[in-house]
Amino acid sequence: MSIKDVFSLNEGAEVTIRGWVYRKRELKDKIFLVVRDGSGIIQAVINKSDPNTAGIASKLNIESSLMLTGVVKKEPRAPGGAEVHVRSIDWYYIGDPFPINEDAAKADSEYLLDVRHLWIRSRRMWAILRVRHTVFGAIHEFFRSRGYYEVQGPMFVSAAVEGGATLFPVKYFDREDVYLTQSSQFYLEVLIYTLEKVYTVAPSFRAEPSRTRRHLTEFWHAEAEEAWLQFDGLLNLLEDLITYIVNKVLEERQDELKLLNRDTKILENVKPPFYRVSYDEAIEILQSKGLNIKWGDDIGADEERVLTMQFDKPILLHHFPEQVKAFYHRNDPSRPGTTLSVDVLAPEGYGEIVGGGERIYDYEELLSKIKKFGLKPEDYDWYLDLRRYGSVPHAGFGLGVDRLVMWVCGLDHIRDALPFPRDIRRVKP
Ligand SMILES: NC(=O)C[C@H]([NH3+])C(=O)NS(=O)(=O)OC[C@H]1O[C@@H](n2cnc3c(N)ncnc32)[C@H](O)[C@@H]1O
Ligand SMILES: [Mg+2]
Repeated sequence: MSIKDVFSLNEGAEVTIRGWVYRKRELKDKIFLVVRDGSGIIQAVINKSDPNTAGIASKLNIESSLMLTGVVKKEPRAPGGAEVHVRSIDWYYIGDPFPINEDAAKADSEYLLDVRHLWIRSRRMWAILRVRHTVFGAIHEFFRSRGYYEVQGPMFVSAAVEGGATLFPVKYFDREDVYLTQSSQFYLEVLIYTLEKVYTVAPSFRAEPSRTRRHLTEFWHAEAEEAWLQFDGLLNLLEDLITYIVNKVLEERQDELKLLNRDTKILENVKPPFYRVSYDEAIEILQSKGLNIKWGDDIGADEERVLTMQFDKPILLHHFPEQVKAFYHRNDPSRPGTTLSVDVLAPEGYGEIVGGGERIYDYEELLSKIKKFGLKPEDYDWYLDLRRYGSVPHAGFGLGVDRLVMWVCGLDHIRDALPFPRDIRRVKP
C-alpha cells in the first residue's frame, strides 16, 4: 500500500508498506523511523521489547530501503496524525551512511547541487517535482482541449532565433554551422500551414555566460503558434493559459505548496484580466521609481522586479520598441517603431516567464527587417519561404516552464525548479 493511503485507514488496520528510511530516532525503549515512499512519509514505531524488529531496525541507515508490516494507530504528534506500530520489518538494502545530514541540507547550496542525484530525495525536491508534474500536465491539457496539435521541432538547427550571442555551437561531423535550438518557434511557424494551431514542450538551449537566479543553459520551453491569431487574441490566450496552469496547481498541490511554505494568496488572485502595461507606461513607472532608464532601453530583470512589485497579479508588458526585440516581431502599423510583442511578467519580483507576439507575415517586410538587423537572408531562406507561399497573419509565444515552476513554488533560484539544472559551470550530475 502507498503511504498516502494509510492515512485514510481506521485505527487497528494492518498495513504493509515499503520505502526508504527518511529519519531515524532511537530512544531507550523505542525506535522511531520516518519512512518515505513516492506518495509521502509516515512514522513507524518499533518496540525494543521485540528483539526481531528492533534488531533489524537498529541496523538501518538513513535511506536504507525496507518493507514493514504493522498496525495503524492515530497519533496527533506524528506526521499526518497517524503512525504504524511495527510487527515485522525487513530490509532490501542497508546502504552507506547518507552524505546529506540536516546541517548540510541547510548549509551549502553548491554542495546540494553536487549531490543533486541524492538531494532529489528530499521532501523539498519531492514537493517541487510534484508541482512541476502538475504544471506540465496542465500545459498539455490546456492546448489539447483547445484543439492545438502537439508537434516537435529539431534540436540541431542552422540559425539563431533569439540572437547569435546565446547560440550553442555543436560539433556536427565536419560542419561548423550547426547549433542547439534556442526556440522551436520557426518550426512551429512552418507547421501552422498544415495544422493551424500547434504547440510543443521541449528543451531550448542558451549559452548564458552568467549564473543568475533565472537563467539556465538548458531550459524547458512550452511554445505555441496559431494561424490567423492576432495581438488581442494572443493576450487573451496568454491570460487563459497562465490562469489554467496556476489553478491546476492550486487544485492539486496544496500539500506540496504548504511544505514549501508558499503563501498562495497572490496565486489565488491569478485570473483574467491581467494588468496590461505598455512599454511606454512601464518606462514612466520605472522613471517615477527613480530608475535611470530611458525610452528605447531594454527592460531587464532588475527593472522587471521593480515593476512587478507594483502589481498584485501577472502583467502583460506589450509594445516593446523594435530595437529591443528579435527581428521577426511585427511592427505595429499604428505605432511605427514599436512591435506587437508581449512579455508576461510574473508578480512578486519574478518577472519574465513568457515572450511572444505577432510575427511579420509580409515577405518584403521580413526581408528588410532581416537586413536592418544585420542578419544574412540566406540563413533564413526557408523561413522567408513561408512568406512566399500562402502567408497568413499569425502569432505565438514561448513559456519558460522552469521559470513558471520557480514562481508558482516561490523559489529563490531557478535551479531548484527542475531535477538536473544546467548552467555555465554545471553539467553533472
Ligand atoms: N515561440 C516564441 O515566441 C518564443 C521566442 N522565440 C523566445 O524564445 N522568446 S524568449 O527568448 O523570450 O524565451 C521565451 C521564454 O523562455 C524563457 N527563457 C528564455 N531564456 C531562458 C533561460 N536562459 N533560462 C530559463 N528560461 C529562459 C523565459 O521565460 C522567456 O520568456
Ligand atoms: Mg524574452
